[in-house]
This record gives sequence, C-alpha cells and structure tokens, in this order.
Amino acid sequence: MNAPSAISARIRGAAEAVVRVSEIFGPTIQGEGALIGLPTVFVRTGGCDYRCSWCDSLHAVDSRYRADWKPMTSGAILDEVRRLSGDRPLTVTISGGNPAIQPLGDLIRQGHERGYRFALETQGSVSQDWFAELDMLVLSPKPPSSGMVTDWQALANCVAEASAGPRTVLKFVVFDEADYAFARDAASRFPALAVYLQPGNPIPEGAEAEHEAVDPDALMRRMEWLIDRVTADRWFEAHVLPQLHVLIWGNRRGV
Ligand SMILES: C[S@@+](CC[C@H](N)C(=O)[O-])C[C@H]1O[C@@H](n2cnc3c(N)ncnc32)[C@H](O)[C@@H]1O
Ligand SMILES: Nc1nc2[nH]cc(C(=O)O)c2c(=O)[nH]1
Ligand code: SF4
Ligand SMILES: [Mg+2]
Repeated sequence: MNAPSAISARIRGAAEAVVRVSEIFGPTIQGEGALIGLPTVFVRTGGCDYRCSWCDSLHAVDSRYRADWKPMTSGAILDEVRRLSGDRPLTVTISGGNPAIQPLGDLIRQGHERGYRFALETQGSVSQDWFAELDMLVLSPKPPSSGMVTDWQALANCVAEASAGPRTVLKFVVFDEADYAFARDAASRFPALAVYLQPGNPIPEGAEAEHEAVDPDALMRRMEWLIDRVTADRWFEAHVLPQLHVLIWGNRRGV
C-alpha cells in the first residue's frame, strides 16, 4: 500500500504542466528592450501561432524542428535554470516561439518560491491569466514587414490580464517607414506603456536559423535612420535600442 502522501505527490506530479521547450541557455545578457544588459537565463519554448517573414528564431517556430522540442515539467525546467545560474536567483527570460501558448503558470510560481523573477516575450496574440504573475511582460506586436496582422482585441486582452501584475512594455521591430507608422499607431493605442524600438535584422529567405552572417554596418545605418525618425517626430517617449546580442554574437543560437 502506498502512503496517502506518496499517492497525492504522484497525482500532483502527473498533473504538473508539461511545457514544450526548444532550448534553455545562459546566463547571457538580455540583448533587447527594457532589460537590455541584464544577466538572464533564457527558456525558449517551441511552437508559434505566427510565422514572421524575418523571424530570427525559426528553430522554435518551424515544425521541421519539432523533433528537437522537448516536453519538460516545470520542475525539470526550474532544475535546469537553477543549474545554469548556480542556484543564484536571477531574471529568467521566457521567449519562443510564442510562450503564451504554453502552460507556464507553475514554472513562474515555483521559480518565485526560490527568488527567481520572470520576463516573458510574446507577440500579444494569446493572453493567459498567469500573465498577472510575471515580473515583466514584453508585448511585441508585429509590423507589416513581418507579413502578420495584429488582432488589436487580443493585444488589449494581454494588456488587461497583466494590468494588476507585471510591468508591461511594448517592443517593436522596425525595418521601414510602414513599420515605423505601425509602431506609432500601436503605441498611441496604449499610451500608458513604455515603448522600445529596435532595428530589424534581415534574415535571408530560406536561411538556416543559426547562420551568422549579419551586416553590422547595415544594422547601424537602420539604427541611425530610426533615431532620426524618432527625433524628427519629437517622439520623446520612445527608446531606440539595437539588439545588443546580435552586435556581439551575430545570429548565433544559445547566446
Ligand atoms: C523570436 S521572438 C519570440 C517571442 C515572440 N514570439 C515575439 O515575437 O515577441 C523575440 C523577439 O525577437 C524579435 N525578432 C525576431 N526576429 C527579429 C529580427 N529579424 N530582427 C529584429 N528583431 C527580431 C521579435 O520581434 C521579438 O521581439
Ligand atoms: N541575448 C539575447 N537577448 C534576447 N532578447 C530577446 C531574445 C529572443 O530571442 O527572444 C534574445 C536572445 O535570443 N538572446
Ligand atoms: S511571433 Fe516571434 S517567434 Fe513567432 S514567428 Fe514571429 S518573431 Fe518568430
Ligand atoms: Mg532572439
């Protein structure tokens, strides 16, 4: 006969949420947006409801890579985060793919018990009640150059789910004038949220996700154009930042 506590532990174990994980890596620095430069461990989930033309993380989106995505319990993910961080609490960045389509509430709760903090990156197409338990929510609606169309109600639902919890910010990738106009419009719909703009990093069509050929001069020219655009418009609330990790490591995976 099993003791009742062992049985209930097994039932709890069986019920524990399973998350599809593409990769867990770090510590590295957060290369983008509001937490740029901050040491972090990344948990990248597998699977996305979007397919952006210039996605730099296709290995977590394209079903060709599905066999590499590992189902992991929250406990197993946290164990790996603790191993990588030497059991010293830090901010964990959950990205993807779209992490909002995964059951991440348990991971956030278990991590908080050990002092870890959680920032989540998502395009804002799917909201979850556990958004309220995050420490930071980064909403990155996709501009016209991505080929995706924003569902404004879905985005507003994400903002609303997080209203009592994390700091929520908007982060836009900008390749061209149409993307910039999209960012201005989206930001005007959510005037209470801080805005971060980053120049798009062109990913050659059909290239493997891990190719390392970036053109830093081209990125800097786009960065300069973006700064000119923002200052000419007197858009003094917007932050303009490069993808720091791309400048340092190119498109390498796992950094
Ligand atoms: C790979 S996505 C994963 C999280 C979520 N699906 C999203 O798009 O927000 C993480 C961040 O990288 C940005 N990103 C993806 N490809 C990019 C590119 N080629 N240039 C600049 N930023 C890019 C996304 O816009 C997003 O802000
Ligand atoms: N260093 C680093 N910073 C990042 N910020 C957002 C990333 C992402 O792919 O979500 C990312 C990434 O992959 N690496
Ligand atoms: S939403 Fe994010 S992960 Fe999904 S395809 Fe677009 S950039 Fe890639
Ligand atoms: Mg990335």
